[in-house]
Amino acid sequence: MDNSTLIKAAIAVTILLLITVLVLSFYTKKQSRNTVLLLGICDAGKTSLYTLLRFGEKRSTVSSMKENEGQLAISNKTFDVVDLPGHERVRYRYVDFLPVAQSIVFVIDSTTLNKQVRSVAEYLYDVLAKPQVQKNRIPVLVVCNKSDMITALPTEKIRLMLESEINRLRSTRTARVEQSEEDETEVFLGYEGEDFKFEHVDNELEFVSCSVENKDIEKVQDWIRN
Ligand SMILES: Nc1nc2c(ncn2[C@@H]2O[C@H](COP(=O)(O)OP(=O)(O)OP(=O)(O)O)[C@@H](O)[C@H]2O)c(=O)[nH]1
Ligand SMILES: [Mg+2]
Repeated sequence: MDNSTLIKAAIAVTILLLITVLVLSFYTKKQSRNTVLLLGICDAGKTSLYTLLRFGEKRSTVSSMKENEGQLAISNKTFDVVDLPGHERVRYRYVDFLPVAQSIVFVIDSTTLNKQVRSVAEYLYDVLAKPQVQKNRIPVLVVCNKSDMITALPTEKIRLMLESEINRLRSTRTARVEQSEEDETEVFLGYEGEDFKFEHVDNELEFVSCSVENKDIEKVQDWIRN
């Protein structure tokens, strides 16, 4: 074989390799970000919402210790959906699913937020400040569930309560981050020197109310679909 044949063969092999890599990366990218994560503390209504989204019906639930996974069809589009348990010992395992997360639906019980604002804010803070959530600009929908109850707080009030709680948490958490800066585990949320506001977060972030009990989840379905 002369030199020019060798060069031609090398070029052909390189081009083939490049095409394979491109096709594979396109395919895996498309495949890998198709999952909607349902997060939130215990009793928020994640499994109830998951069941209603997937099967169009309400079923009685027990507190989850393991995630539920399945497919969801909303007007001709299919999504993978994962309902993660809210128990405090396992709720942070959601990070394992971030590589495949297309969006995050963060569920809150609007009737108990007065008592639980600290744990809800801690969890939401953790999610929003994750470098992977920030880098990939994963959209987050905060769902204020149980709006059928007379004791449910209005969405705007919930937003303000969480803003001020996250603001409080931020000062303590930032101090902790500065101690261990080399392994960046969380990003600073919002603007330095300014009170925290959800609008300071770069991700698409929205609040809606819903009631799984009354099968009133249209806003959630619309958001997931778009
Ligand atoms: N009134 C009312 N109750 C609801 C609603 N959605 C869920 N619930 C009730 O809230 C309780 C908790 O619901 P789950 O779906 O099991 O809560 P979860 O978020 O999956 O809780 P964990 O699995 O412990 O993390 C159940 O008794 C549900 O029937 C709602 O829209 N309105
Ligand atoms: Mg559950």
